[in-house]
Amino acid sequence: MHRAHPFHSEYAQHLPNHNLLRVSRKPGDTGLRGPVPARRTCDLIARGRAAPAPPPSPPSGPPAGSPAPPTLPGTLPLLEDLLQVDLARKFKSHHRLLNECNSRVLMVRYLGKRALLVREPDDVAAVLSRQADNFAKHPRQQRVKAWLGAGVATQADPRVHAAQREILAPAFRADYVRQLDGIMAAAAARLAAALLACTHRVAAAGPEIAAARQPLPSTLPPSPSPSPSPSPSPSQSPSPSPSPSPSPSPSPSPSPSKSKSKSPYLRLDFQELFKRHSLDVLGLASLDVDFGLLGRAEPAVGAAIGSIIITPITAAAVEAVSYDLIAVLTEIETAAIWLLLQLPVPDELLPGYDKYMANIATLDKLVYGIIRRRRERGVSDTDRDLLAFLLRAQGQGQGQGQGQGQGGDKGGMKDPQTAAAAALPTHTPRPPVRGTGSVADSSGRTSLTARPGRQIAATATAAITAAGGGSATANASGVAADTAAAESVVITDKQIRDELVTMFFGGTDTSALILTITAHHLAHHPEAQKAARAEVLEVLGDRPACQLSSLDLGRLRFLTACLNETLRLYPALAEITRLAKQDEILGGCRVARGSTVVVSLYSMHRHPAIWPQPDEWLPQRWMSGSWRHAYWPMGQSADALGPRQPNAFLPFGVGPRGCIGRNFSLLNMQMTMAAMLSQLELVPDPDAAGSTALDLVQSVVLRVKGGIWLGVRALSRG
Ligand code: HEM
Repeated sequence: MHRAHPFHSEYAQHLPNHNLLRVSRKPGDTGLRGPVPARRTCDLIARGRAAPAPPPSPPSGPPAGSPAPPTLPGTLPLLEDLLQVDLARKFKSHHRLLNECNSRVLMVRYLGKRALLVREPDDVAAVLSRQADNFAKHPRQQRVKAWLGAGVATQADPRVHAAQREILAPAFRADYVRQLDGIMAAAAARLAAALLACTHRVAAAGPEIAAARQPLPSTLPPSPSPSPSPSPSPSQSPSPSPSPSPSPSPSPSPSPSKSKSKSPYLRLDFQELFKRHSLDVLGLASLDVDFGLLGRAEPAVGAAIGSIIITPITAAAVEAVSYDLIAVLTEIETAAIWLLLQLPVPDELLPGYDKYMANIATLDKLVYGIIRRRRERGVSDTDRDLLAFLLRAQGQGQGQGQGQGQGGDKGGMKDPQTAAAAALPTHTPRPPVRGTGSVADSSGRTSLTARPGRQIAATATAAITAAGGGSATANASGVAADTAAAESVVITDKQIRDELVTMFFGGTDTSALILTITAHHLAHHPEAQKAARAEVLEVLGDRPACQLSSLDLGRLRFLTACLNETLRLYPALAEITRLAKQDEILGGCRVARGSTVVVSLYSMHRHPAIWPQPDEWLPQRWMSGSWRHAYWPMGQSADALGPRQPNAFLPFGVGPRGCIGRNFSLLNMQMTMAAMLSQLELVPDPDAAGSTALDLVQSVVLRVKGGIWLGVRALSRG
């Protein structure tokens, strides 16, 4: 019986592994519309046979006879396949085209650009993992360098990437992340308590609140004091200011009849709520700062209720800022989409570019301020946040930590071996480290003076070798510029900034999307919500949610199944783009060097030949064997609904660039949902017209257009 954790990507391997079902078609029918020239038809696909797995070490060129990938017929001049896709929802169009064409891979062409769509588990594994060295991170990421810099997610040089990853990875290891459970449980309990307090205020205010409903402003006024009273009264709430820009969601019209007939509820855009919560958690657990962003979330129940008031958690509050960090990040991402489109237009002429740069300057100021203050506070060997980790690696935190009995040189300069070893907490085995000298760097973009950084040579990464005489110099990005001679990562303040901003981006919208959509489905499937809650309450016993520990999470099987099912249907990174570094074979077709390859996780997760009822949210498909338990006795189980092929579930990617924050985000999502379910009931938006469809659009990460509005109310016991 399979005992793997249900979140493991490998889990799918252990589910009933029936033979791959293939969509039936007539012999010779490629599924492509219109006549397809024979030379364009993927021969193996046309005959309905699985293509052989690509060889482990591909030849330098495609073997003679490998066909070119199939393309769509009827292409228009210039526009080519452009009219076949919805640009805002490309991931959906690609999935539809792959289904319609019934081919294993498909080449789409827009305005002279070519992209090979890939979704078969074997091809996905080849691109992301098995032959990862032959598929580079797509250079389009360079276009957003001002934002993400040379953080681990955008680093194109595989050797520098490996070194960066090696420095960061221990902070994201499962055993290390598990120790953040107290922080995450406290943050989750804080969220639930804040919502509960709001629902009580709604109940106290009575039905008249319906008349005062207001939309959520896109940019909110600064939150009140960072240390609000634990039991706020309505008079403490700041009066909501009018929205300075159009609301992201339609304003609900008051419906007094509904508010009279139902018990009071709080109506919220959960996407916005969970975005704020996810960034708060990241701040608390990774930076030891409390952004207090929930304090700015405004429930759409009217002036009488005000913003969600939060109680502070024991972490340094960020100094008062006059802007809303979430709005700043959202605006950066919105402008970045234009840059990532790779249009042949100078950056400055793209929409929102000036604002993009101004917002990046604001973000930089905040992040450098956090780094500076953290250094001033000192970093001890036992501090577990990511920032402490990076500062220890830089070799500067130690000097500050003297007062805490950790030793360290007065000037913050250490020999590199000590500096790198110091990055690891004391209980972790210390890897051997080779130093290559120190390089000073200053980003020049902030008033901060960057202190001398350290080059921490990769420790166990064979790819990073001492380049004889190749002296790496730090460029503006803080990473060794000479990639050929790159032998080390320079841990400068700029590099720390880049890694932190990368985490802000990678760790917020992704987790928020999964939490939001899971809440949506639980609200619309009351029986599933009941089952998940019963499980949570049994695991908690008489403990409050803030005492949930990582040890409890293995018992939250149904809740985990719900999150898994959301991760399957809505992988936050719906598509992953790579560039073929050499001629390759994928899906039995030849792929020329320099081709763009788009791995569609979205399409693999909804592959009709792999997943029964592929578009349905059915958490029970994750409950096989011993996982089936009393809370969900009804319906079909994994035996009927599980995947028909192994490795078809990869929401966090796989291989050397797979998600580094997976353990972090899983812990956070489980803690958050458990705390919410233990005290609150989720109900469909009582003001919605009854439609449950989610309009997902492709930002950098998927997002639901207009947000997800749901009702929430205090759980009535008994
Ligand atoms: C539900 C939550 C999440 C999902 C679905 C998700 C998904 C992914 C995927 C698919 C990749 C691979 C991208 C590629 O191959 O190019 C990735 C990479 C990454 N993720 Fe996540 N992620 C999540 C949460 C997080 C969190 C919480 C963090 C940070 C705290 C994070 C940080 C990163 C970073 C830094 C990378 C780049 C890794 C590298 O290139 O080495 N992610 N994520």
